[in-house]
Parts: sequence; C-alpha cells; structure tokens
Amino acid sequence: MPETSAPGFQLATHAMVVERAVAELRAGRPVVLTEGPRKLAVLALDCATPSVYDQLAVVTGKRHSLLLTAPRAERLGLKAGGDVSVPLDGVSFAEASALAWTLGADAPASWQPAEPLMSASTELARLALLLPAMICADISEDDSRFSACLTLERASLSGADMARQTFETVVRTPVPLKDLGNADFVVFRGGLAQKDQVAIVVGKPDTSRPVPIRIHSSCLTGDLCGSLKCDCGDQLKNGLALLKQAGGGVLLYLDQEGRGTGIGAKMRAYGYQHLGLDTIDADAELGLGSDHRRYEAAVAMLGLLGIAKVIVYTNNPAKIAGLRAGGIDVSARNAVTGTVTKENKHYLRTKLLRAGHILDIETLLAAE
Ligand SMILES: Nc1nc2c(ncn2[C@@H]2O[C@H](COP(=O)(O)OP(=O)(O)OP(=O)(O)O)[C@@H](O)[C@H]2O)c(=O)[nH]1
Ligand SMILES: [Zn+2]
Repeated sequence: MPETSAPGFQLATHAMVVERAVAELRAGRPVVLTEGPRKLAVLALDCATPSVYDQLAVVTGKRHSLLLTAPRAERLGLKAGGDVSVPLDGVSFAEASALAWTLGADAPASWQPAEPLMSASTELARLALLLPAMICADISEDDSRFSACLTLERASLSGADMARQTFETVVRTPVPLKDLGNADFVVFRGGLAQKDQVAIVVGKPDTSRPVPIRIHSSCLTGDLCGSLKCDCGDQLKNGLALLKQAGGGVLLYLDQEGRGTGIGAKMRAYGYQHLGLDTIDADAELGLGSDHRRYEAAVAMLGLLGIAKVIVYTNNPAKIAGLRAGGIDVSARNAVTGTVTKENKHYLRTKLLRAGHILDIETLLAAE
C-alpha cells in the first residue's frame, strides 16, 4: 500500500528550476522567464543553432531582441552605461553572433537600454558558463508554442542563493604528494549547479588558531600544463609549500576556471589576447565582467572543516572580502607569488593595475 501521508516530489525548489533552466540553455533550447504576468522567452545565443534562432524569430513575429551586457556595449562604443537590447528583426544568426562577441564588430544601428528582466537572464548564462548574449522576446500569457519550454520565475534566481552555500562532505582520503607528504583530499558536493569542490589539507592544521589557507581558482592551462601565460601553476605549487612551512594548512581548490567564466570563455579570451587585448578587455569583448567568482563554496567548505579563523595566502583582495562577507574571520594575509616571465608580465601588470591585486610592482618592472 502506498504511504499517502509521505511527502512526494511535487514541489520544485528555486534551485531545482534554476538548475534545470541552465541545462535547457546549454542544450540550445529556450526557457521562459516570468515576472508577474510578463513572460519572456530566452535563448542563449552561445548555444543556439541557426535553425532554432530562425525558429524563434518566426514564432515571436520578429519582435525578438539581443541582450548585450554593459561590458560588451562599451566595447562596441555604445554610450549606454548599462546592458542594452538590440532589435533582431532582419538580423541573421551570423550578424547577431558578430554583435555579441566578435572583435571589431560594428556597433548596432539601433539599441535601447535593456529592461531588468532581460538583464536578469544573464545570470542563467553565468551559471551555465555561456557567454551572456541572450535572445529575448516577450510572449503572451497564453502562447502555447512555448508550452514544452521550462518556465521559471525571476524570483527563483535570488531564491536559489541559499543553494550556493549548501554543501556536504563526500569523502576525505590521503594522497601522497611530491615534496609534501600525505595530504588529505576532502571532496564536497553541492552548491548551485552542483559542482564538486576539493580541499587539500596539508599537515595537521590547528583549528583552534587562525588556520593558514589558500583559495585557489582552477586553471587548467597553468595548474596542469604549466602554461607560461599566467602565474597559477607556480602559485598552486608555492601555495602548498607555504602551507606546509606554516605548520599545516588548507588549500581550497575551487572549480572556477577562467575567473568563473569557464574554460570555453577563457580560451576565447586567449584568442583576443593573442591579438593584443589585455585579460580584462578580452573578457569584456565577450560580454564578461572582470571577475565572475563567488566565494560561498569556500565559506561552506571551511565551515564543514571546522575552520572559522584564517590567515589567507593570496594577492587578491576580493578573496578576502568574499570570506569576510561569509562570516570567516580573516586575521592576516600573506603573499603568494610565482615567477615573472616575458609571457606573463602583461597579465601580472593587468592584475596589479586593473584588478587591484596586491603585487610588488618593483619586481614586475625589474623583470621587463
Ligand atoms: N578569464 C580569464 N581567466 C584567466 C586568465 N588567466 C588566468 N585565468 C583564471 O584566473 C584565475 C586565477 O586564479 P587564482 O590564481 O586563484 O586567483 P587570483 O585572482 O590570481 O588571486 P591570487 O592568486 O590568490 O593572488 C583562474 O580561475 C584562472 O583560470 C585569463 O586570461 N582570462
Ligand atoms: Zn592561470
């Protein structure tokens, strides 16, 4: 006999619908974003095929438009001071793509400031690790042609925030590391869009005192392959060594490739860097902000490790601010550096001059 009083699976949480919407956009299908009676069909241009793009144009009577973020609008030379909406009637898939992310593209003939609901859709693109160029169209409340599309309320985007900091420990197991001895790898599962995160515990840190920690954002090219374009590989190695020297500590290895934009966006940005743009302008060309990272996962991981007070090894003040915003007591900061090379000196200068990192300019200049 079924247990009729047992809770079922009828209720979708905010996080569930947001995660499903992310999957839909990545599959190249539209979702419907609602606010009150308003319904906005949204398709991520980055994942759309030309045929779905054309289909959306027909179904919406060509009343669709392209949301471009403030950084992209600025790169196109628009004096908008915010996100913009570009009408797409008569604009081909290739032309829309050029408007959204091609270097040197012409500014659109007409545009207007984007409405907040359109801008809100870019949050889904960020979670989906897609470029934030969204094709949007208002649809009527009874438009059955979108009935198979996932619908989510705008309120779900902020309502899903709790999930960002909800993690559980999956496993803790030692791994012998070269020059460091055994380090415990602790795997955490959770967050919004469900990524596994890893903490590497070096030595036996004393959690009754400020614990030395490094927050390290993943960098496939630097950490794994020794790319000379950034200092990440050195910082990973040196960071672990510094934690060992400090008598033990924790390196949080966060799944935040490309400052939270994903490996696809980072490699596209590298393409523009090869043409002379710095790391921030290259990201802006793709519609991305200078840093998309968030630190709720780091705060949750520290909580699960029983760590409330830390000494952070970083040159990036945003990491310290992120920890403090989550209630972690940061008692001190220590620098962690890599080697300055001819390939990474421009990247490091940009970190110093445009991203506010605490770096020793004399050392950088001496290397030039
Ligand atoms: N978008 C983008 N991301 C990059 C580029 N080069 C490196 N990254 C990413 O930048 C991040 C650097 O991570 P970290 O070294 O932990 O962070 P940081 O902000 O430099 O701060 P500290 O190293 O702690 O001083 C990683 O996510 C890399 O994948 C780039 O040119 N473009
Ligand atoms: Zn790197």
